[in-house]
Amino acid sequence: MSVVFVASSLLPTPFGVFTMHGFLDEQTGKEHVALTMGTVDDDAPVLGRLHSECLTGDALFSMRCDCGYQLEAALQAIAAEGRGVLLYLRQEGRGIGLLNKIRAYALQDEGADTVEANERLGFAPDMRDYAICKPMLAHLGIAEVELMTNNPRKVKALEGFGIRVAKRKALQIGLNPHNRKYLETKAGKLGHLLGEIHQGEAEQS
Ligand SMILES: Nc1nc2c(ncn2[C@@H]2O[C@H](COP(=O)(O)OP(=O)(O)OP(=O)(O)O)[C@@H](O)[C@H]2O)c(=O)[nH]1
Ligand SMILES: [Zn+2]
Repeated sequence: MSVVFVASSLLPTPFGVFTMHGFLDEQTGKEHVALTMGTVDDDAPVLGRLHSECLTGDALFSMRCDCGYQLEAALQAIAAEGRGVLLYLRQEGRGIGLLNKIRAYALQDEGADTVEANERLGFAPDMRDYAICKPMLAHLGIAEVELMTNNPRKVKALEGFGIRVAKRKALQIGLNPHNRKYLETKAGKLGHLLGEIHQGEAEQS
């Protein structure tokens, strides 16, 4: 794994001032980012999130998924604790890239679900490899996290390369009529732990 640290700077946000650490994957040319707040290399479990890039949800306000809502909620949670880490991983479209994600969305517009769409395009449902996180967390001095996710694969992946996951914290937010089917497919076919949110949010709305 050839992910190397390149530079750090401050990153002021509406939620607080983070430190941004830039990394380069020399094999793929992908540029990954970690945002940290507070002291994270002191051996106590760090509130953390692995966030896979979603240009449409994170930057373009898409309601087809829950990514933008989760990104904001994770940064807010870290700011509220005054300590934490968010790895922003350039794994657009669960690893198939933006243009293929648009192709997959086109198939979904015609009725396919998110898994079927990937498969029709010749991809596995989820192509992400979390090994890039290992050198990033090592650089930051983080060995144990409380992970904000509904995705058990992320927990398994971290534990697989020696990062302790002291706790999984559900990150269930942003359910709307446009992403209900997407979230149901994630729960039904990809193993995401989302059951309660659907009930909870449906009852509230
Ligand atoms: N291929 C494909 N990717 C999608 C689709 N909708 C969203 N994505 C991508 O799915 C990924 C979602 O990332 P995350 O929110 O970090 O991961 P997650 O597996 O949902 O897990 P948690 O949010 O941690 O519970 C991003 O890379 C999105 O670009 C889709 O319909 N097809
Ligand atoms: Zn998204």
